[in-house]
Formats: sequence, structure tokens, C-alpha cells
Amino acid sequence: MSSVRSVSDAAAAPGQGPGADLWEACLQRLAQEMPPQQVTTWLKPLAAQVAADGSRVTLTVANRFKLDWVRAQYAGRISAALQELAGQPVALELVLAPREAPASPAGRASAARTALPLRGESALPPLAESPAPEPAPAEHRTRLNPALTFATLVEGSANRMARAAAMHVAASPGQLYNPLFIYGGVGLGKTHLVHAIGNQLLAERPEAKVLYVHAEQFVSDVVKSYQRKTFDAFKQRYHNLDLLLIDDVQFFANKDRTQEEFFNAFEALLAKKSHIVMTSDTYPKGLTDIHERLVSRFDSGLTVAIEPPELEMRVAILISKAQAEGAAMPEDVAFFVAKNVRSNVRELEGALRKILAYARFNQREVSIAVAREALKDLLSIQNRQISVENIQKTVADFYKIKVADMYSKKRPAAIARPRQIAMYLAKELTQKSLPEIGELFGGRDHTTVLHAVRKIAAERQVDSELNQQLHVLEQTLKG
Ligand SMILES: Nc1ncnc2c1ncn2[C@@H]1O[C@H](COP(=O)(O)OP(=O)(O)OP(=O)(O)O)[C@@H](O)[C@H]1O
Repeated sequence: MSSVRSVSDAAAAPGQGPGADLWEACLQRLAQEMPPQQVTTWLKPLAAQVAADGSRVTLTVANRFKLDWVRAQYAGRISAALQELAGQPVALELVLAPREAPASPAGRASAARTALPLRGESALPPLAESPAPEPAPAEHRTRLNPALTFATLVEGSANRMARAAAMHVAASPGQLYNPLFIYGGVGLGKTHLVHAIGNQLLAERPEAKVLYVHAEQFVSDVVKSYQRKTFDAFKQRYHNLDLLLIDDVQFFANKDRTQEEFFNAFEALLAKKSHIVMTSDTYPKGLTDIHERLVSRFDSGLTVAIEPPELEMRVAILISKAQAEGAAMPEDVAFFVAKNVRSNVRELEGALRKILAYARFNQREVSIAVAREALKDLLSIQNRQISVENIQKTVADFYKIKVADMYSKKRPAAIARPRQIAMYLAKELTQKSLPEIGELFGGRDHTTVLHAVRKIAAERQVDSELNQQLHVLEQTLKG
């Protein structure tokens, strides 16, 4: 007799083992912690099998998209609830339901299994659902990463507006903010946000036709369809979507044919009230070598920036990412890391990975001392590279003024403003005091430096173009 039995079997024969009602109890527990609609939509429909001794729960999920979604969104909570209720570790297994079409007994027996934990699409093993090859169902072609959702995106003032617009699009595509154009520097969460839109829409409307594509992939699709003369298939693919998410459109620069095809797709999609979301490293008018007619269309819906996260948001991201890894990150350590890794979220993630690995290898608790050791190279590179002279030269080059103007007494705005920006960056990126900085800027008083620092810091909050320029300068200086 199999050691795994279904919940309904268990219910028919009460008291046959400790695992019998585990799944029911787990659902009840989760219903107290999560919005009821999520439990009803995603968890109740799952068929559960519970091992007689309660040590393993197998959940059967109807299709691949749902399986990825349940794994990314709920597996952690389910495991925790099961373990707590059972009072022992419970192995959670998600399996794909066999196809309804008649399948050989062998095909059924080999219903695809995928053990936890798995992360990201690429980590998924090939699924052997049925021996007969069939065209992939629509959800396989969305290219969405189910782990990138609104739930895993930390909110802060840096992304509040972009996130709100994105949530609106996910809830009511084809209405307001079409197209939605999201721009910002590298590693700030643009890709995450567009995946979140697609995942959210599919969670509400699994039948929606959604495609995430990187601009380079779009270029390559255009080239292939020219070479193979398969334009009908290309149009079929891109012109019939409900939601097109296209990442890094700055890659269209100088690619005339691609721009023309994108223009056609854009017009076709807007005409049928489908939604288009684009990302780029700069705002539409900042794009170079892209036809004016496209640029003006990019800007015709809503354009929103994602700013570099401020200190508190960087701390929140670190704590949330550590939690997702099942690791503890004390607040003082998170502050230490966030103060030292300021450029973007991808680098924050890298720093976190290093610290967790270092702590694990050395069997130590995560602490500031451990973080300092783990990030030794990164911290020393930062300290070595950024000098006030370096800042003055970089800012002067960026704004096309002479380095000598950094020390001069000249006051025209074209010179005074870059000088203030350089003072601000000197305060932000070096350990120098206000008087020391004043000295290095032609013997200026420390109150002049303080005024510049406060002014640029305040303007940065409201002027996204300035903020973008500062971000570029910071990235350049940090190397
Ligand atoms: N607010 C956030 N909360 C949680 N994770 C975030 C946040 N912002 C960014 N990330 C994470 O940081 C990493 C980099 O983000 P992402 O790839 O979306 O950046 P990007 O802006 O698209 O960068 P690029 O321009 O290089 O493509 C990802 O792992 C993403 O999940």
C-alpha cells in the first residue's frame, strides 16, 4: 500500500494517521494570514496528498503557470504553516497534473515532479507531461519570471509612483497610462516591475496574452523574420497581445528596420486597446538615434522614473531579501551595508549574497564585523577610488566645463551649478568634512559647501532629470 494518500481518503477514514487533516488545517491557517481571495483562487483548488505520517505533502497543480506561481508566491508560507501544524519538518512537493487527454498509464505515472526549492524559470527541469509533443500552451511563451512580483518588490519613495502606475496597468490594462514608459539607472528594478505587471495580470486573468521581451530579443526576432521571410508569424506574435512588456528600448538605437517594426506593432496594439509597457535607461527625449515619431509615441502615455533607493529603502530591501533567503539580517548590519552600497539594488543583492556566504562558511552570525570582512574588497575599492579631485574632474567633464572652474570664483550658473553638484558629491561620497571640502574648492567657506549640499539634496528629490544625472555621476565615480 502506498504511504501517500489523498486528503479525501483520509477524511473518509478519520483517525487513520497524524497527516490526515494536515492540509485542511493548513488551509484554515493560511486563510487567517492571507487575503481570502488568494486562498480561494490559488490554494483551495489544489489536490493534496498527505503521507500517512504527515512528513510529506504533495500538491497537484493544474498547469505550469499556476505551478510556478504557487511555488514563487506561496510555497514558503505553506511549508512554514505545515511544519508548525505538524510539529515536525514536512517536505512539500508540487507536481503538475497529468493532462486530461488520454495518456498512457506510464505517462500518468510520470506526472512531472519538481522538488522544492527551485528559483526562477531557468532552474525548472524539463517537464515530461505527455509523450506526444504538443505546441506549448500560451503561458509558456510569456517569458515571465514568476518570482518577480509586486509582493517581492519593496516599495519606497524611489519607486512609489512607478509602482502605483504599474499596479494600475496590471489591474486595468488598455485604459489609463498607455503606453507606460519606465526609466531609471541600472539595477533599480525596472525589469522586476514589468514582470510584476505581467504576473499580476495573469494571476487575475490567466487567459490574457502577455509577452515580456527584452529589446535585443525583439531586434533578433525582426532579423530572423526577415531572413526566413516569416513576417506573418512575427505579426501574429506581436500584434495580437493584450500586454506587451518590452525592456531596455534604448537598444533600438540605430536599428531602423527594428524601429519600423516596433512602430507597426505599437500602432496595432494601441488600436486594439492592448497595453504597452516599456523600460529604458533614460527618459524618451533623452534617447539617441531613435526616430522622432517613436520617441513622441513613447512619451504619449505616462512616463515615470525609478530613482535610486534612499537609505531606508536600501535597508528594507536588504532585510526583505535576507528573509527570503531564510537568513536573519540585524538592522544595524543592514544599515551598515546600505550606507556603504549605494549605487543600485543589484549591487545590494551582491553584497548580501557575499555576507551570507561568508557567515555560512565561517559558521558565524551575521554582524557588522562579518559584513566588513565579507565586503572588504568592495569597501577598499570605494575608499581608494573616490577623491574630491576625482569628483571635480568627473563632474567638470560631464557638464563640459574646465576643472579649473571648480576652484575659480566665477559665478555664472553654467559653472556655479556643476560646482555645487561636485560639492554635494564630495560630501556624499568621501569622508571629508565641510571645511576640508571648502578648502579643496578654492578656499570656500564651509557654509557655502553646506548650502550647496542642502540645495542639491533637496532638488534631487523633486527634479528627476537632476537625480538621473547624479545617479550617472555616482555610478561613474564608483567604477
Ligand atoms: N524595490 C525592490 N525591491 C526588491 N528587489 C528589487 C527592487 N528593485 C530592484 N530589485 C532587485 O534588484 C535586481 C535588479 O533589478 P532589475 O533587474 O529589475 O533592474 P533594472 O532596472 O531592470 O536594471 P537594468 O537596467 O540593468 O536591466 C533584481 O534582482 C530585482 O529583483
